[in-house]
Amino acid sequence: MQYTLSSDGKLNLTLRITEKRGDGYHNLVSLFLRLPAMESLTISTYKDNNVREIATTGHIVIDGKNIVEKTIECLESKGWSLPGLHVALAKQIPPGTGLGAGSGNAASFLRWARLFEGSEVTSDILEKIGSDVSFLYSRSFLSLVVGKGEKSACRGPLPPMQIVVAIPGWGVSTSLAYAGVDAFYGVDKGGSFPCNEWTGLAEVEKIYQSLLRGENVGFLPNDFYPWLAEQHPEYEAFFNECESSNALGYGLSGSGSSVFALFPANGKPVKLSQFEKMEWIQQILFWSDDR
Ligand SMILES: C[C@@](CO)(OP(=O)(O)O)[C@H](O)COP(=O)(O)OP(=O)(O)OC[C@H]1O[C@@H](n2ccc(N)nc2=O)[C@H](O)[C@@H]1O
Ligand SMILES: Nc1ncnc2c1ncn2[C@@H]1O[C@H](COP(=O)(O)OP(=O)(O)O)[C@@H](O)[C@H]1O
Repeated sequence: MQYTLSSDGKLNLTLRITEKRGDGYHNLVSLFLRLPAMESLTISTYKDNNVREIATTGHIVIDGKNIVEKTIECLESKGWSLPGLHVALAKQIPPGTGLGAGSGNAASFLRWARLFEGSEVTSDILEKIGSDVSFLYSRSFLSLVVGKGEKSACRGPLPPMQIVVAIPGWGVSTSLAYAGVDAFYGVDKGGSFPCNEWTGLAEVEKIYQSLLRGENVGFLPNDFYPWLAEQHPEYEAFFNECESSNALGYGLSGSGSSVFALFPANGKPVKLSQFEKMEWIQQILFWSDDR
């Protein structure tokens, strides 16, 4: 039997790193927005459970263990008995873009596995696979996420928006980015990140309320940005263009490398050709939420 499912991604509309934890992970305060159906998965089941293949279609190659393979191994270590499987991932988004495409592939596979087996996916499984998997596995469209990514509270929807995501030619490794910001803010030498959990929560609430009212919020805070901007001054031109096109808000997603801009759905149509002159942009994703 063959099953075809869509696989979502995410934007971090805001992202504050509030502290480095004893286990090396970082606590965050981040407003996550779902990017629906960015990629898709085709799962074929076989009676012979020796069949186990994860393949990607298209030009994107995943180095190292595929997160879907990690997900299958995690489920099996928890006693799930899955059938023979061939999983074809129609990848559209390169890794290292801060859009959580890989985490979305894992979440999508878990949704299928839950229904196939009729078993619940527990929070320890989600956390073991990756910090962003919990949000992507949830049903939420918009969530305030804290902890290392595992604690999320659903927030009511924002007014309809047009969302533009620009993917540059470079990628950013998440673990190198966390090491980079630790050094940038000097957190291993007594320094600290710009916000603690309380100031981060107050800030995100203010931004959320402004977006709810349809007000322009300009550049959205992301603690990875000052570190990444030193290596990629190209981002500034994108943000200047967003500001002059009257975007509601714009910023960097996750640890990079993608940048995004939000425009009101009922405003002037976004002129995508304005981004053509930025040759460092390799791919533009666009969603128009016309509810
Ligand atoms: C930065 C964020 C923001 O949403 O997203 P991306 O930019 O990667 O999409 C996340 O925190 C990325 O989460 P995710 O991509 O799932 O990372 P994981 O696989 O759990 O962890 C990869 C590595 O990142 C570091 N890590 C991850 C999450 C976290 N809260 N603190 C960390 O320090 C750890 O060094 C870990 O070994
Ligand atoms: N199916 C997959 N799709 C994308 N990345 C994957 C996948 N499997 C494993 N990875 C690894 O996960 C990391 C990127 O994960 P992803 O959730 O897409 O994050 P990002 O938001 O940083 O692009 C990369 O190190 C990549 O090699």
